[in-house]
Amino acid sequence: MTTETSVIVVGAAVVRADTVLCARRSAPPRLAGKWEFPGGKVEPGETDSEAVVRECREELGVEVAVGARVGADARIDDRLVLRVYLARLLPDQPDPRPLEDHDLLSWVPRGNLLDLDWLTPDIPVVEELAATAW
Ligand SMILES: Nc1nc2c([nH]c(=O)n2[C@H]2C[C@H](O)[C@@H](COP(=O)(O)OP(=O)(O)OP(=O)(O)O)O2)c(=O)[nH]1
Repeated sequence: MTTETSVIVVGAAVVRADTVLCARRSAPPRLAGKWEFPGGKVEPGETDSEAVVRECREELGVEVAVGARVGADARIDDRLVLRVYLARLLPDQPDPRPLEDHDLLSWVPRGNLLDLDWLTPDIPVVEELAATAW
């Protein structure tokens, strides 16, 4: 459940053809090695979409267009809530690069999404994503 004091963490499910760009975390140690959606906390005064665009720029070095939400909000901890959006690369973008927080990026086919070792809050969202038309 989202409360007024919750901070939203946006995740970008960047889709291309039948694949999704998945990112493996490199830090902090308790999260390293787990897979997630590129993203981060929405800053004060920022919309969710603006945060998705900013995080994709900072973490991947690409510009995206933000689409529909995927799945329901997922509680991360007492303070944080995960909210995932579809996104697509704008035309003529470079390949995404792991510029911050990640040591590996992978375009994963829909049918293999659930094979990755995801952060726990992401799992219901990934299940929903795997069943979503995009
Ligand atoms: N980016 C992202 N974070 C996720 C996902 N799933 C999940 O539980 N998290 C958690 C991990 C972190 O505890 C938190 C996001 O923190 P972050 O470090 O990525 O946020 P940020 O970029 O705004 O970082 P900072 O400015 O606070 O350092 O949300 C996900 O799919 N993507």
